[in-house]
Amino acid sequence: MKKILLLATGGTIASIPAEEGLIPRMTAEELISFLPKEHLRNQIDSKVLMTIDSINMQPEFWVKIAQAVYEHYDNYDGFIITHGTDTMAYTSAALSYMLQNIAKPVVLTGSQVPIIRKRTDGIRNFLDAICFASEDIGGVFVVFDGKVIIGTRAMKLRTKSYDAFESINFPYIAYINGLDVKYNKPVRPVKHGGLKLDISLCPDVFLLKLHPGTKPELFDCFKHLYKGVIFESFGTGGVPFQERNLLPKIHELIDSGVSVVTTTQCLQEGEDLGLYEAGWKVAQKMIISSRDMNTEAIVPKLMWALGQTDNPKEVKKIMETPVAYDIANPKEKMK
Ligand SMILES: NC(=O)C[C@H](N)C(=O)O
Repeated sequence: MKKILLLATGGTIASIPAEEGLIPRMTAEELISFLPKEHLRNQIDSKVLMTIDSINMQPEFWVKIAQAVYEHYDNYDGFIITHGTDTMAYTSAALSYMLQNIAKPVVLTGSQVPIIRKRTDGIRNFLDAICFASEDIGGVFVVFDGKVIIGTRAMKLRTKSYDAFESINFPYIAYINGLDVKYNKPVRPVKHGGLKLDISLCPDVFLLKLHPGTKPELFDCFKHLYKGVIFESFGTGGVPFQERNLLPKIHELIDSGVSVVTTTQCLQEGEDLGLYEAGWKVAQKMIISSRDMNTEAIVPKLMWALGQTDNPKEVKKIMETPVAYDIANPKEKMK
């Protein structure tokens, strides 16, 4: 029998209807009480960490979750975090950076329909999470709608459907059907040395989505407020350099010591700054390229990198080094 710790944080799975709409209110014990007893072959202990709609998630709460896993690490075989779906992918990526070298499964799950409702997906997702949290595998994962996604590659694509999440630019790790786990992509065993908790996040990070017509003057306010700025551009990357020319402002920002990361609004295949003049121009300064990472991973990774160092060169090195499968390893690509 495996020992699993459920860390509850709220979300739709734990919500009940109220006058103003759904509100998370259920305790961890109440959530467990919805599971059919015959499926409970493992010991499941529980703890409520917070009871929030995940729209209210904050970097400080990610730290609280990581600390709870670390604190109970030696006493359990696996961990389940029930979480709202809206920001689950940010949390799974944040935990992937903060829980370095983890040799046990940390599984995030939730639901699109509250567990108290008849047509809930919460019971299935919860049971699948228990199943995967009992595997002999290390890492942070999202388990949802029968699929297992590595923590740095999850993205919520659908607001209401059961299949809310996709794995972006990376294969699903496994599929779950009842108690059957079918692996699709092997996960490397962790290096020796034990779990390392790395929680010094710097939340001074801003994410900007460009659009045709973005005003260059906007960039002036960033250097006083943020240490890191991510801009989501178009296609393979680069910035508008004619008419409303953003290049001088972005270069100014970099010269002032802000770590600037580029990414693309396209979900698949990542950016490639070497392909067009627009990308080449922006890459003439010390810009950080996120290649095929998804935004949900770039944001916490930049907070994590800035938490370790103020030196933009070092931030760039940390950001461009693959961690927990977040970026395609160019060497692996060439094979
Ligand atoms: N399905 C959900 O869980 C959505 C909810 N608003 C949350 O993220 O907490």
